[in-house]
Amino acid sequence: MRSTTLCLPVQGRPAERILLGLKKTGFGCGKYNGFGGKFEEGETAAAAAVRELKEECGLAACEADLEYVGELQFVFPASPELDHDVQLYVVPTWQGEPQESPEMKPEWFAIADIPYKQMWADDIYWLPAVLKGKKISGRVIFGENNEDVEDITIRSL
Ligand SMILES: COc1nc(N)nc2c1ncn2[C@H]1C[C@H](O)[C@@H](COP(=O)(O)OP(=O)(O)OP(=O)(O)O)O1
Repeated sequence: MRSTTLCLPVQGRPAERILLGLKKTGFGCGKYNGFGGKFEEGETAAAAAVRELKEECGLAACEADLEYVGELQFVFPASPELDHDVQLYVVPTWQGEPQESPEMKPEWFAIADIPYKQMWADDIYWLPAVLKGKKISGRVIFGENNEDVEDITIRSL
């Protein structure tokens, strides 16, 4: 299973606003999501998260700025080559301003206005808990269309 990261920049604790990006290319194109991607060879999860955050939306964080909030496994029985896990980080501090990149168009959302219908279908099951300060671990099994959630297990750490 390949490994990825997902960074969730927030303002306020508990979070009042979250920076999401509209994915413009590749896996998840057309959905809002946090910022992240695959590890490069020899990279730690935290180093990959810092690099992807900068590449995708221009925010400069250091590893000490990241708060590890858990891990999810995504399983796609109809397309096993898509299986991956994701290391999740909330990012409450950084330097710089959000900037559009070739991959993502960043946009701030109030927590009450998070566009779950335009996001991966799993997000509504775990993101609210993470934004309230919880750490989670979970496994999501997607349906035949690789979009709908067939089964999901989320537990608090
Ligand atoms: C399937 O459900 C998912 N839900 C959520 N919330 N986030 C997901 C899901 N699947 C993947 N992600 C995240 C994990 C990563 O942050 C990105 C995917 O990264 P990508 O495959 O685009 O990796 P990159 O290294 O950026 O890709 P390139 O090969 O284009 O450089 O989405």
